[in-house]
Amino acid sequence: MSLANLSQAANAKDRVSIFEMGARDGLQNEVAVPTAAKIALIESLADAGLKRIEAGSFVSPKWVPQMADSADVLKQIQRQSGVVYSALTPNVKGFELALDAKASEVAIFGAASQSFSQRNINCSIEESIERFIPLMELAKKHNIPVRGYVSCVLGCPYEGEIAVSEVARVSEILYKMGCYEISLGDTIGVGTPQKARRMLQTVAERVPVEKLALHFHDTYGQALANILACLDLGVRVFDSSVAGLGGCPYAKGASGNLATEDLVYMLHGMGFETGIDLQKLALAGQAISTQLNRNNGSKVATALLAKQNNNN
Ligand SMILES: CC(C)(COP(=O)([O-])OP(=O)([O-])OC[C@H]1O[C@@H](n2cnc3c(N)ncnc32)[C@H](O)[C@@H]1OP(=O)([O-])[O-])[C@@H](O)C(=O)NCCC(=O)NCCSC(=O)C[C@@](C)(O)CC(=O)[O-]
Repeated sequence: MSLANLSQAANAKDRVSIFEMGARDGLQNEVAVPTAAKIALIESLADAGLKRIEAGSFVSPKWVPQMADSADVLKQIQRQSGVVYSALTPNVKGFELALDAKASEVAIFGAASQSFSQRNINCSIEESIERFIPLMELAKKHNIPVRGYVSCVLGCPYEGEIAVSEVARVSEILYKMGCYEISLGDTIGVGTPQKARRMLQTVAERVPVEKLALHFHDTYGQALANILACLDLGVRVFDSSVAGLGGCPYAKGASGNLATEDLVYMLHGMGFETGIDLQKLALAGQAISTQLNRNNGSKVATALLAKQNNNN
């Protein structure tokens, strides 16, 4: 991106929408997090101004035991009006459980890599699409919005490079099936800015850019740079995870999503509006990091909280 484009993006004064992943993508890799701690996290994220929160997933408890209490989480949280509480659903069984738990919306998750699809949801890309069809029909019947994820858009832990044409193909299929938004996942965080930009441009030829979101894991520390490189293409929805929590159980070694605090700090610095109170968000991230006995993965939160401690 040229400097002129960058300043254009910075002057846009657009509102950016952040989809908070901490309670799902973040905690799906952590063992034995008490249900009460998940609920406290979600409630504190909503208090900090997040309007889109992925609260859990209805997947096989044998595959991902960490998410087995998602129904309890969704049923027990104090909901705020105007906040969407979402859940992952790989099949009809998951959708029915999400419906019963009153998820505001659900997400189906596919991949641009056959090997990842097989390892993550135990079927090929084509079989996954077949499984999604009845789920989409049920969602339509119940008026539940469905988001779509495509994993491995910038690389696969099993296959390495993935063709961007395949990313675009799968994205278009999910969009045409009725997903209101497609989230493009750099599952293992290997992307770099030009590659991310090229991938987004290619997908945007088949799915309108305003229907696309970016979901970048920060394994190689490139996520913010990748987002910056994509902003002037018009994308305005980003997935991130408070305190940089997380990873995927089927992408060993991959770290969490980009920390929400770091994303918000950059966007506010560029003049974008997010509706998020950064101070409250940093405290929410610190609370769950303390609960998990791990270092806070957000540089911004670490700096803000250290400054605050020094001032006290
Ligand atoms: C998809 C399946 C279920 C297929 O798993 P399967 O074994 O092929 O499914 P099955 O239909 O043969 O069922 C096997 C057992 O699972 C049960 N089952 C079946 N479905 C459900 C369900 N929905 N909820 C609860 N239980 C379920 C079913 O009832 C049965 O139970 P049993 O008879 O053995 O007692 C399995 O592979 C699975 O659960 N995978 C989970 C994968 C996962 O959660 N991965 C992490 C999330 S994806 C991600 O992190 C990437 C993302 C989205 O963030 C974007 C990015 O970063 O790239």
